[in-house]
Amino acid sequence: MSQPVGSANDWGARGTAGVSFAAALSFDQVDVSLGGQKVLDKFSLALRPGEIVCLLGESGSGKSTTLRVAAGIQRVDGGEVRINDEVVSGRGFHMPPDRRGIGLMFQDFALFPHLTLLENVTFGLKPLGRQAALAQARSALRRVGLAQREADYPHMLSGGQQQRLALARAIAPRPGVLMLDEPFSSLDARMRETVRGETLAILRETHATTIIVTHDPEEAMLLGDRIALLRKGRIVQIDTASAIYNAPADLSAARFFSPLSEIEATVAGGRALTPLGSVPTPDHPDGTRLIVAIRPFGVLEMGSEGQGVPGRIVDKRDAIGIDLCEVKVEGLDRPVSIRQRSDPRFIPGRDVYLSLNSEHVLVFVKD
Ligand SMILES: Nc1ncnc2c1ncn2[C@@H]1O[C@H](COP(=O)(O)OP(=O)(O)OP(=O)(O)O)[C@@H](O)[C@H]1O
Repeated sequence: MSQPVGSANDWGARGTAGVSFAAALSFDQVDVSLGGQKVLDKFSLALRPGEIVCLLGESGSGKSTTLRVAAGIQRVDGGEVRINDEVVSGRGFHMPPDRRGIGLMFQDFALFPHLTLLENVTFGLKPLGRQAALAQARSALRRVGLAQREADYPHMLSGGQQQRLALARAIAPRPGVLMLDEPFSSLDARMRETVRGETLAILRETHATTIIVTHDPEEAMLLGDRIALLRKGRIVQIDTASAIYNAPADLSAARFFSPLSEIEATVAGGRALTPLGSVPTPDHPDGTRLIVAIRPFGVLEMGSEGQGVPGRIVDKRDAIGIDLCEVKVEGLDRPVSIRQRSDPRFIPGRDVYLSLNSEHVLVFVKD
């Protein structure tokens, strides 16, 4: 039999995941304390029906707690959570998880080892009655390409197949809201790419409103309609990936999206002077202490002669087709990092000239 059009590897045909009634989901000033520590601090976030938001933040910033609060596994100490304008947490009320219509998928997949694949998926479908539950479970297994394996047990599957089973189980009840907690972190890099793409296709087909927790900025950029940056239990910035990339709220937000060479400078005459040249800073009065942050991606042009500030390559690593150069410049404590297309002329010890590319220079007030 030929592969269905649009499928990658042995996933099922696109467009066959069941459609849910997408729900609006909002957190309003939610507080959660755990072990005497404030984990969510006046946390507010609103998702439109069908929207995918990626939660990005450092370890311990409260990402998983946010999902647990939405799912009803974690109670709130203050504020409200609403699904379609109905309060599900808050005002002294706590709707139990099984009445919220939220699908969950965890990093470790949390599959039932003693149940077959089909039983794993029908588990959450019991209220439908046996026949309808079986039909819906089989349809979900088919969509993730595991229809032929329904009688097998989870330990008989590869890591990637276990991820698909977990996804099938999460979407089978056709939840209006889905919470995915680092759904790809246990997969190797090569497999992650296909699985990400197929998972995104399935999320779009189901129309479920989705929060995806990730540590990986690239993943957030690929998957999210918007990205929410979380720090110490609060959202510091929420926007599209390109908006955050181009105008990060602060230096920490910028560091999430790319490595930076950071140079301290003071504003004088409307410009910040650095050993790499001066940068216009019209929004900052003279005397302001700044951090000039320089992205390495095409940030600096490296010429073997001529214009720019002189420097010397002190280290070079080869990625495929890309050189990662560390360039020492007089007046800077640390070398500047530069990525550029591979060029065998650039080797450690080589003298070069650098020029700033203003598109990739960000300026922040020093704390
Ligand atoms: N049951 C608990 N009791 C006490 N503290 C807890 C409990 N659960 C979580 N915490 C603490 O709450 C903070 C936030 O945890 P959470 O799991 O939400 O963070 P996260 O952003 O998902 O982190 P990670 O990326 O490491 O998974 C952490 O400091 C964690 O140690």
